[in-house]
Amino acid sequence: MAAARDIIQPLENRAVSYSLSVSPTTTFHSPSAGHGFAAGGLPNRAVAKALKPFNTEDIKILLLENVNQTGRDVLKRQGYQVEFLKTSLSEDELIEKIRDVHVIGIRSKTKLTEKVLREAKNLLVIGCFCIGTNQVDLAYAAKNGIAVFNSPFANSRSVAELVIAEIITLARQLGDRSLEMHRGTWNKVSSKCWEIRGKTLGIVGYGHIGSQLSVLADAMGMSVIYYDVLSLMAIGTAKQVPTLEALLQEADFVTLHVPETPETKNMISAKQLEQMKTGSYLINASRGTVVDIPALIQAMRAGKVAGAALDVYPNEPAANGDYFTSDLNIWGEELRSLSNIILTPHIGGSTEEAQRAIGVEVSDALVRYINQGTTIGSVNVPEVTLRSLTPDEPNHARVIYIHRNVPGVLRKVNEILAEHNVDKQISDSKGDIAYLMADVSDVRPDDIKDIHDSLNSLNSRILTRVLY
Ligand SMILES: NC(=O)C1=CN([C@@H]2O[C@H](COP(=O)(O)OP(=O)(O)OC[C@H]3O[C@@H](n4cnc5c(N)ncnc54)[C@H](O)[C@@H]3O)[C@@H](O)[C@H]2O)C=CC1
Ligand SMILES: O=C(O)CCC(=O)C(=O)O
Repeated sequence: MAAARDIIQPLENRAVSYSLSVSPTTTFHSPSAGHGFAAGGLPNRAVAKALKPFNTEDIKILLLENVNQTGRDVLKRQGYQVEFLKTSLSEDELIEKIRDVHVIGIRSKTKLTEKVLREAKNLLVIGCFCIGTNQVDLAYAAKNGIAVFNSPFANSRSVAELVIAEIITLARQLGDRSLEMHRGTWNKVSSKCWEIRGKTLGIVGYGHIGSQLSVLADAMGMSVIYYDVLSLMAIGTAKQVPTLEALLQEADFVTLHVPETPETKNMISAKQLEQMKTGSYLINASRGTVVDIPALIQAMRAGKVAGAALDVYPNEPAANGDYFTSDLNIWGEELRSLSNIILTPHIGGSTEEAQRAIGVEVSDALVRYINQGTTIGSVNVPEVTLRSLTPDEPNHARVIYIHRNVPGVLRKVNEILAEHNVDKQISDSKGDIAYLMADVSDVRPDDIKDIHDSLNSLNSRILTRVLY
């Protein structure tokens, strides 16, 4: 709790030092259009009042891992201070840098563990410019009032298209033929090269990517079966199978699209590889921990698995360069020596289309959260929004109170707000965390500090923000 208190202090100290008469500065712009809504979820035709008890240039943002220019532009247009790095950072470097910032933007490589987040005394919000959020300790972040946003499906199509390319590439041994030609070797063979038409694709995890892939594979004449822990509607002629084993026994190509969880760790290991058809293929573009790679190497050596495509690895380098060696993953050399294996550097979602869309989507969510307090799309705190205040509502304040989900809090909050006119209020909870927003009218500058300090003194408090 002490950490949460510290997190907001610098921002809020500045907040209460600005007078209500300071109108939004010319540096404020609504988030870039494209989704049809202005900040706070109002249709574009209505003008949302820019809430911000701070100079936008006080907000410090650290963007790692080469976040797309579109995302940087959205944030810079707000006047925020944006520091941009192409790579991820080592844990020590990250701890040093994160102390100072209000917002951090990452992709899949930066690990925001409890150890790192403990140092993030000013951090309000994390943007994952990707789908996966396994690299962030979501529970610790929520407990400390740090909201996390991601982009749930902007790169799904890119991953699905890569997998289609890999299915054909493996079936025709294209990787090997191409390498041979690069070395000057002409090797025209048809043995163990196949059409994919009529073959069975087994999709493990039928979510955004799995189901998109299902449509593409169906259109190419493949039979699609899938296994998922949820009972999900089949698309086209696809069929859900009851167990992973059933899928492995029937599929010619097995492709993995599950998140990284304790349950999916080594989901494909020696036993599962043994259950696969002899001469079948394995594709993993989910997370590196899902496949036991030494077991895969064995299965390929034994001829059980005829080919594999891997886009993700248990250890991935923080930057581009000659780092994919046995120093990084002990089996690196052995893996590289296998035939008919496609190794790609975690590029499933790396297309211009996906990265541009993700940049805008996540940055917009960050701007809405910073400037308006709305949490729609957050993966770790309750999703809450209120209709935006408009410029013809002067002397209004928006109260945001993130608190522990314990009995009696609303009564105490409403006692504090009771002296004012509460125009609208919403509250929701997720596990131990609750998020309350209220728009209060007829607020004088002194009231803002009072409201803030009174809420801050409640035992249940995780983080208080008052925007006006
Ligand atoms: N290689 C790359 O560049 C990319 C990799 N990814 C990875 O792909 C994963 C999947 O992405 P989406 O399809 O968007 O996720 P999603 O959340 O839409 O779908 C995941 C599906 O897996 C199922 N699932 C979860 N645990 C399971 C288990 N133990 N057994 C069977 N099914 C299980 C879920 O019920 C869900 O239907 C992401 O979590 C991410 O790790 C995502 C984007 C790009
Ligand atoms: O593009 C990236 O950096 C990560 C892609 C990915 O794995 C994801 O979106 O979960």
